[in-house]
Amino acid sequence: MTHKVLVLAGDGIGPEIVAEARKVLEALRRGFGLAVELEEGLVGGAAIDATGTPLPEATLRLAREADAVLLGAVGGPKWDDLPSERRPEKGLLGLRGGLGLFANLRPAVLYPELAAASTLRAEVVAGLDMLIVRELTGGIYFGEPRGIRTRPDGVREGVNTMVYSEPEIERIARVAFEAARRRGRRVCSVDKANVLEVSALWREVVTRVAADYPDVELAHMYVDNAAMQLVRAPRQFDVMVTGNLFGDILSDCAAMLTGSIGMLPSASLDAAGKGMYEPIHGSAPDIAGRGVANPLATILSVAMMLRHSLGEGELAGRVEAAVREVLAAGLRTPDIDGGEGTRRVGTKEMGDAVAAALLAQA
Ligand SMILES: NC(=O)C1=CN([C@@H]2O[C@H](COP(=O)(O)OP(=O)(O)OC[C@H]3O[C@@H](n4cnc5c(N)ncnc54)[C@H](O)[C@@H]3O)[C@@H](O)[C@H]2O)C=CC1
Ligand SMILES: CC(C)CC(=O)C(=O)O
Ligand SMILES: [Mg+2]
Repeated sequence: MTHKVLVLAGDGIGPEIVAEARKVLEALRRGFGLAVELEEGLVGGAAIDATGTPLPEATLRLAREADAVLLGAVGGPKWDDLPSERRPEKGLLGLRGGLGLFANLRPAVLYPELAAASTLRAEVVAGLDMLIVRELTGGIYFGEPRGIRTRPDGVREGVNTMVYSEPEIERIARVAFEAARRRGRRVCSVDKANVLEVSALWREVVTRVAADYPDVELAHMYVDNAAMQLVRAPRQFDVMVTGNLFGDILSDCAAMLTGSIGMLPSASLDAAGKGMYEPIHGSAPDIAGRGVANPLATILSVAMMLRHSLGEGELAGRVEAAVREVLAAGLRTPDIDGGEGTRRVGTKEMGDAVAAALLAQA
């Protein structure tokens, strides 16, 4: 069966890193007979420029028809002054919401070769292997009411609403507990239940769901403490489950434990396992067009796509092994600069090296 993948390169470094991910898919096709058909679509600023909207109907339709979506990143200064409904980021949110991709898996794994690239001491991050399960289609990014309004006294105010229903909390909690069963059997639920009612309900529901998983240990942590604990002693975490906003922030923080935000992939899944795959970082306008962006987060997102949506777990393992191999060989984009024994490469050279390592396995 031929797998249909929709590729949405997006903006900034998006097209650069996605080009390298495509090389990896091509290597899998040539070396291992992966039957994959790629279709291209527009999202974000690129879609605004071409069609006037960040998420054209055609893109959503192609995404629904595909077996999986591979996305680069969206956004950039060119579109920053647009009203929020027409910004590139709305295209991404529209895809996540429109496809029902409520479960965002963000694994933060330290490759031993990158211990020196982390800003934390090697002994603090050595062996780090945690999974952030972020709720992706609810919470404050989607809640109503929202907007900027003018009060009767003429003062303007900005409003967003953090809202979670019991079913929304329950289904993401189940994803976290199921994932924990396949790993270290520990879940830490992160909230702000000491202040927010939405978090009090979150905590209550997660605790109730935990009763169905007696073999998994549950802990709760306030989000401010979680941010601190992530940099103090990150290996205490196995699976962390949290809402949309907290997960967005904490996963950027966790990324840096692994050496660079350019290393963290993600899978965004619906109830049936259909998914969209993207690096956790953004469009990095500060380095776009310079050929220096790290493509590994996107390449590792391809591995997640193979495993979670395409039923190609063995090939996923091969991609991850190829990434480990190029890191062991000392190749480093500037964000993971490793000093002695390493060689600085650009985006293309890194992608070529991973593709070559894959073909060498064939
Ligand atoms: N999923 C998405 O498409 C996301 C889009 N954005 C958008 O991206 C734009 C830039 O946002 P920022 O806050 O600057 O976040 P960002 O993640 O794009 O960049 C933050 C910093 O990390 C660096 N960086 C990111 N990815 C890298 C990579 N692969 N290799 C090397 N360095 C990398 C950047 O150069 C920058 O210094 C904004 O328009 C924002 O809305 C932000 C986050 C996620
Ligand atoms: C740009 C936002 C819509 C998303 C974001 O920062 C993320 O998903 O990590
Ligand atoms: Mg983010």
